[in-house]
Amino acid sequence: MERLATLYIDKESHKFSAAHYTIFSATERERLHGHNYSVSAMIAAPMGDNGFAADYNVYKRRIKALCDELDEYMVLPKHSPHQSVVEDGENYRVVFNGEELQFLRSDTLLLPIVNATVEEFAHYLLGRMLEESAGELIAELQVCVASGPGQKGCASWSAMDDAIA
Ligand SMILES: Nc1nc2c(c(=O)[nH]1)N=C([C@H](O)[C@H](O)COP(=O)(O)OP(=O)(O)OP(=O)(O)O)CN2
Repeated sequence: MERLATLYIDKESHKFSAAHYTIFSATERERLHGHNYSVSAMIAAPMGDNGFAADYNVYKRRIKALCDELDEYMVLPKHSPHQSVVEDGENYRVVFNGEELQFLRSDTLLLPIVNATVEEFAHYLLGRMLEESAGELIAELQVCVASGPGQKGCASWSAMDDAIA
């Protein structure tokens, strides 16, 4: 029976600072603010006959690179059902509940997410990690994003998901 091992990566350096606001409904959102987000991951992989599951340095590098991509931006969701985002010269023009907000495009990341929440960030980063891990022997992958101590959202994938899909 193949032995599985679970690797946990939760490094102090796996963090990004971002501005955002969470949209709660078509008419309610919080004010613009920021967080120092931290990213952690769990990788379950078969150990093989060498007692070695996967080189966690590979995953450390991937997580750090993704954190660097997101660091020091205003993050806007591209797919929110409650707000529009259009390019307007050097700005993004955002309309939410009849009010207009403008953000410099060079300061802003427009991510393929529905809301700027920890759970949406976790799913986005999980998708990116799965893309980068394509073809590797992984049984499960989980990515968690914390917006501060004691509050995080996680997204998970299992090879079983694909097998039974
Ligand atoms: N399911 C979710 N709920 C909420 C999210 C989220 O991402 N997913 N995010 C927010 C707010 O953006 C965020 O929580 C506001 O900041 P706050 O909680 O006040 O952050 P702090 O680090 O200051 O936490 P304290 O408890 O105040 O120390 C709301 N809901």
